[in-house]
Amino acid sequence: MAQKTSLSRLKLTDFRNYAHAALALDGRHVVLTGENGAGKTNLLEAVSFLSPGRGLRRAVLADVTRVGAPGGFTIFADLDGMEGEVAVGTGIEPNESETVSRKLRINGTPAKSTEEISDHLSVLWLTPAMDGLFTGPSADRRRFLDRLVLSLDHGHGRRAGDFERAMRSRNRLLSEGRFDPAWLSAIEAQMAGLGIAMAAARHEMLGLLRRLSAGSGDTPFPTPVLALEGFLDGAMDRPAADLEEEYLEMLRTSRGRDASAGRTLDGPHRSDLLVRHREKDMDAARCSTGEQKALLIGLVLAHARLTADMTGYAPILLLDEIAAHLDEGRRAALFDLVHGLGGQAFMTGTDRHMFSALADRAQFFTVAHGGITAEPSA
Ligand SMILES: Nc1ncnc2c1ncn2[C@@H]1O[C@H](COP(=O)(O)OP(=O)(O)OP(=O)(O)O)[C@@H](O)[C@H]1O
Repeated sequence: MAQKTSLSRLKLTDFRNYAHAALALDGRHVVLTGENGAGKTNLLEAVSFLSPGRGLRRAVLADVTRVGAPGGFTIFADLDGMEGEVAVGTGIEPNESETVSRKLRINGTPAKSTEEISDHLSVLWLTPAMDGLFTGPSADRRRFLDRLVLSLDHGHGRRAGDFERAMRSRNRLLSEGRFDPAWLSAIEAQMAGLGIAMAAARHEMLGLLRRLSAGSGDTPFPTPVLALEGFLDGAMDRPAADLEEEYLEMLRTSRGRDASAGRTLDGPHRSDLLVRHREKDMDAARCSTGEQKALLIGLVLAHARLTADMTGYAPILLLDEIAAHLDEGRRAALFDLVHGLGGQAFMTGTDRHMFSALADRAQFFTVAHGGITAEPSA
């Protein structure tokens, strides 16, 4: 079984609706209950900042600092991670512009980038905002898939950012009518290298998830069948060098078309993640709301299991309002699956009774008006 990574302490200052808050944790799962608007999701968001990127709300930092605070916010966590016990701090200083990226300190030492946290733990989440994943824009599904990839391939985010920047330069040159062949070729060569690396990493992730779900046993959650469409379809098993050549040629021959379109029409930024419900043999987008939620849970749990298998450490799971749409049997099965992963999960809900099947496997807290109170276990 995978080893556990867990938080033992979380301390917030001027974060969202919390002026000061502290949670002392003992390694069990964490259940946060309270009324709407109490600050439950904010706490999950704070934990999601212990991973690279903008957290589970994809927040703009200016929105994160508590309204009325002098400026800046901090999140401190003590955690037992993949390299042992560490103290992690992240946030922005009061005198810093809120357009800067947030800083990360590990054991007091400034990290070069927030990616360094990935050496210590991985954090995965499922929130109600993801409920429309299968019916919403393809950009949401690409972002979802990229987060899955990022948890196992830490360079993926940087490659995606570099690709985006190179593509913007190409779009600008084309829209300004500057068809300088040497300059365009250099940018396109960069895009080809990065773009094929991104597509290959996504393809590999789908392969891993496919193999995992083929071997998964009985669960009340449906099996998602995953495929990618929209860029080099069916070609990803060919050597990377050939694919780079092919993409480079696509870019070179489509300069005129892309100049008229005002954007690059071929590339990994056009891929879509297709999800089907295996048992029903139905596109996820055509499944019922409840079936879509169950598929999403199945997908996130499969990814958590994959992360645990590949790294040897179970990820921290953030499950926002997870119990609300499940009947009692499915809820209990979900808790057993989550517990079986061997990690620490943070779960929220408005009603504590929804979590009673967790019994003493979890610590319970009530959240109200920006304050947190520990409750006796169920
Ligand atoms: N920067 C901020 N400063 C102060 N308050 C904020 C800030 N950002 C968000 N809030 C407030 O935090 C409150 C709690 O939000 P949160 O999403 O955590 O609630 P919740 O307990 O998850 O509620 P629900 O059950 O409705 O999902 C909201 O009332 C929101 O307006």
